[in-house]
Amino acid sequence: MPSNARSTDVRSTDTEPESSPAIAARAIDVVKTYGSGDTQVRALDGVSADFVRGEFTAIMGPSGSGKSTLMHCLAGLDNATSGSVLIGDTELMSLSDKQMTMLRRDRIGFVFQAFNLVPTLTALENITLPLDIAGRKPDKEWLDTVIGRLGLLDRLSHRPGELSGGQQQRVACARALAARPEIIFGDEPTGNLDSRSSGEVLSILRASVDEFGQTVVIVTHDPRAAAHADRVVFLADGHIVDELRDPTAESVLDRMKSLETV
Ligand SMILES: Nc1ncnc2c1ncn2[C@@H]1O[C@H](COP(=O)(O)OP(=O)(O)OP(=O)(O)O)[C@@H](O)[C@H]1O
Repeated sequence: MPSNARSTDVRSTDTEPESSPAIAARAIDVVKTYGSGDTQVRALDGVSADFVRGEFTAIMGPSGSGKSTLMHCLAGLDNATSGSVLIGDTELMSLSDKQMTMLRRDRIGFVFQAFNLVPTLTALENITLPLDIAGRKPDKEWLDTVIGRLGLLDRLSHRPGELSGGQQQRVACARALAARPEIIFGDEPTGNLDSRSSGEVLSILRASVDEFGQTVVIVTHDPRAAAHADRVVFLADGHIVDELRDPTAESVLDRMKSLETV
C-alpha cells in the first residue's frame, strides 16, 4: 500500500541510530531556548527521558516549567535547540520537513485542549480526516470500537457546533486514535472538560494502553487526571526533578505541593 511505503520511508533514514524497540519516545539531553540575549528563556535545560511502549505517562509541574515545550519537542511540533529526540527508532532532527510531516501524520496522534475540529465537517468526517488526507482506509472494526467506547455513535452526523465541549473532545480523541498511531500526545486533553467528560476521555486513553498496547503521554495540571497514568514525570525550571509510579491523586498532589514550595 502507498501509505505503508510512505511510513517505511520515514523510518528508514540513513542517520537512524540504534534504539530499543521498547521505547516509544526518547528525549536525550534536550535543551530548548527561546529568544536571545538578556531575554533568552531556557525552557528545557537538558531533559532526558524514556517513554516506554505500552505505558501511560503524565507530565506535570508548575506553570512555566517546560511541560508543553517538552511535549512539543517530543511530538515533532517544535525543534529542540540541542539534544536528541526519537520516536521509536527515528531521530527527529535528521528528518526533512516533509519527512517530519509524514511521521506526525502516520505515527503520532494528538489531542489538544482546544479541540481543533473542522466546523464544517461532521463528527465522523472529523474523525477520519487524518486518514483521508493520508489516503488510508479506516480499519472499520477498530473505528467502531473507538466510536463505541467514546459514546459517539449517535453523534456521528453532528457538526462540532452541535456538540458539547465534552463531546467535541471525545471526537478529537477518536480522531487521534483512528489511525492507531504508535504514540498519542495530549496537551491538557481534559483541561476544558467537566469531570464526566474528562473521565471518559481519560478512560479511553487508559484503554488504548491496556487493551491496545498504545503509548500515551499527556501534560496535565490535574492530579486526578495524572492518577490514570502509570507514571508521572515532574518538571521544574526545565529539568526533570522527580518521578512517581502508580500514582494516586493524593500522592501526585503531595509531590506537586512540595515542588511548588521549593
Ligand atoms: N514561543 C515562546 N517564546 C518565548 N518563550 C516561550 C515560548 N514558549 C514558551 N516559552 C517560555 O518557556 C518556558 C516554558 O514554557 P511552557 O509553555 O513549556 O511551560 P508549561 O510548563 O507548559 O507552562 P503552563 O503550565 O503554564 O502551560 C516559560 O518560561 C515560557 O514563558
